[in-house]
Amino acid sequence: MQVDFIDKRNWDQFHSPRNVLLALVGEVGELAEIFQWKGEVTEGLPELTEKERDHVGQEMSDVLLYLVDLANKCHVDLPSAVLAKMEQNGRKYPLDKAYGRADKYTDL
Ligand SMILES: Nc1ccn([C@H]2C[C@H](O)[C@@H](COP(=O)(O)OP(=O)(O)OP(=O)(O)O)O2)c(=O)n1
Repeated sequence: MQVDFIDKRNWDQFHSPRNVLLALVGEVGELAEIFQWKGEVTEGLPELTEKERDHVGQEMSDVLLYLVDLANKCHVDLPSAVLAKMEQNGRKYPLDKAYGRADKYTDL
């Protein structure tokens, strides 16, 4: 879908890995900006307005779209990489050591 969007606009020439990474970081910044100076917010974001919550979804979408684009440009199979990473996380943070603790695995 994103590949088709880019192809139809003849934008592939601009979407080098570096450029897409910079675009991704920019969108993460835009997402962070919504939370900026607000103080702590809780699950479901009841402290934000409806418009702000909608904006959060939009910026998250931009981040995801650029991340998927970046994975393609880097020839990373993202679904496989995510599954492998989750397995690695499970090994680094075994239940018996990590349960109820937020410490880094090196400090468990
Ligand atoms: N060269 C580009 C420009 C845009 N997009 C797509 C990916 C993002 O989903 C979205 C980003 O568009 P904008 O740069 O206009 O950013 P915003 O949508 O965040 O707009 P604004 O900066 O006004 O909030 O469009 C893209 O793939 N390649």
